[in-house]
Amino acid sequence: MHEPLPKPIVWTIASSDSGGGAGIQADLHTFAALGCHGCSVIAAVTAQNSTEVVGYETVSPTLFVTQLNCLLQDMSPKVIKIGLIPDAGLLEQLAIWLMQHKAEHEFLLIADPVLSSSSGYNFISQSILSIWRQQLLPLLDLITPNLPELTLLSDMPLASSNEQANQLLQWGVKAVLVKGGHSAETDTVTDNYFSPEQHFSLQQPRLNTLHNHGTGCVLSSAIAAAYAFGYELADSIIVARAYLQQALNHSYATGKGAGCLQHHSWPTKRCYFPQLKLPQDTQYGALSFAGISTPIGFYPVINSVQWLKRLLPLEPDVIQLRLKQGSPDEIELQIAEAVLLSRDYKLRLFINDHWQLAIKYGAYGVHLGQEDLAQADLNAIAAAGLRLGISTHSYKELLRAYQLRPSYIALGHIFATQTKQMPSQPQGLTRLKYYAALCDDIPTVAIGGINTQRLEAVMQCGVSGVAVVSAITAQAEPEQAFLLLKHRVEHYYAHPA
Ligand SMILES: Cc1ncc(COP(=O)(O)OP(=O)(O)O)c(N)n1
Ligand SMILES: Cc1ncsc1CCOP(=O)(O)O
Repeated sequence: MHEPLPKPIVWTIASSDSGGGAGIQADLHTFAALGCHGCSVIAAVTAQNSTEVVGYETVSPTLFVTQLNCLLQDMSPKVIKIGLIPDAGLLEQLAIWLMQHKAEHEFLLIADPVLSSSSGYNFISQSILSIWRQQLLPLLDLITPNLPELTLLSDMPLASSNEQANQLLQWGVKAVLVKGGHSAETDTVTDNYFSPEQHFSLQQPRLNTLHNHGTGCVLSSAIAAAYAFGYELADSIIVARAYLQQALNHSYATGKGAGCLQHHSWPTKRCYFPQLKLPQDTQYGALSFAGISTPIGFYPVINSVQWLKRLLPLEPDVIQLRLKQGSPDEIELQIAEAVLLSRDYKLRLFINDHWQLAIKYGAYGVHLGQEDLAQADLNAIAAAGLRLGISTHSYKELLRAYQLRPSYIALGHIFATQTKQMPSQPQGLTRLKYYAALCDDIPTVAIGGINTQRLEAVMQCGVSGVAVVSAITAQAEPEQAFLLLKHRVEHYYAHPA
């Protein structure tokens, strides 16, 4: 018998909802559905059903801190989510406890500042607001207020939500996700993320359902769960938004009022994922890149025309020329020669980075990384009829690339690679499968650390191409390695497992 994989531990510090749709109950459902082990520290027990909150009582300060200490001794969290704490004394005690333990235990701290219930019950007082502002905000990695909560917390009733979010950042929180559910938008909901480093928006169709009790709890808990699996914060928010949309899409009645969300599992369907809005992408209208005639399949990436000449007799179908050295003149000469050769051999040749030269010499396509994407003229590439491939390393980059509708999307790096210093972590096969599922109408290519042993598992994740560098060029017998890999890839796509 093998040991089951350990589940990441996530805590919720919040209050019980007797109706089961929000609070601690919603948090634990969300953690479990996303594969985490959830622990709970209860601040208060509320008596509520689907139409109203009838009352609540808080736990004693001693029991509150005993829950925290007892868990910390044995079940240290990757992430803590804070929800409704309807008592200034407990809130202050929590701030002091977090200050004592956060640095040593290195957990991420997310708060959903529940200040009133969706049925209209008020949990705030001036002292609660002051503790949020002065003691909790400086400790938080992320806060997820809705628009009324943002206005109350920022104490800037006449300011725009951007200004209000900036106020919270100035008070010390590291990032703010402003939920747009209460805005006047009728067809869509837009959440806005603010941190000193980045700003982006996530937009989704508004699902007009009465059964939306607990949406804030579920969103913040889903962010916590995704982060506990090692996703960066922006990606965790994207996954959480998709989880929420999926849960809202299947929400159900529980009583006479607002019903509950249907917890499911890790979201993989594209329809649940948001549109990513980035300030820098407003320059592009609808782009249209040429498609790829037949699936990419086996995709060698080489770093010279010498390698191209060596591999051409083996009848490659697609190759990428990735030139990282040489003067501008040498690079231009190599690209010009490579394009000529590719025509003779009916090879689909992609040029990495040098998009102007690819256009000038009429290559089959261009491959661009995230930084190159910012510099390149995508309209010019599309107008010249060249195919475009884009590198991605996360959900956020994938959403952005997907919206540009390129000819293919590269997903990497899947395993550790010696070929290139990567700023991000290897994505692994689970993520590859999730990413590939989102691109059901754009071809995908996996890259990074792929070799003959790993090939089959990679293709089983649903990609339509496999790119390799060292599995050919670092082998003692590169031609043999090329032929073996090509044969295996062609065989797999002809007879998928
Ligand atoms: C198929 C494929 N995928 C990813 C890359 C990496 O491209 P990029 O991000 O531009 O990084 P460099 O190759 O420039 O180091 C690729 N070349 N091909
Ligand atoms: C260029 C590049 N981009 C992401 S991983 C990678 C290198 C892949 O090389 P290898 O196949 O040798 O791991």
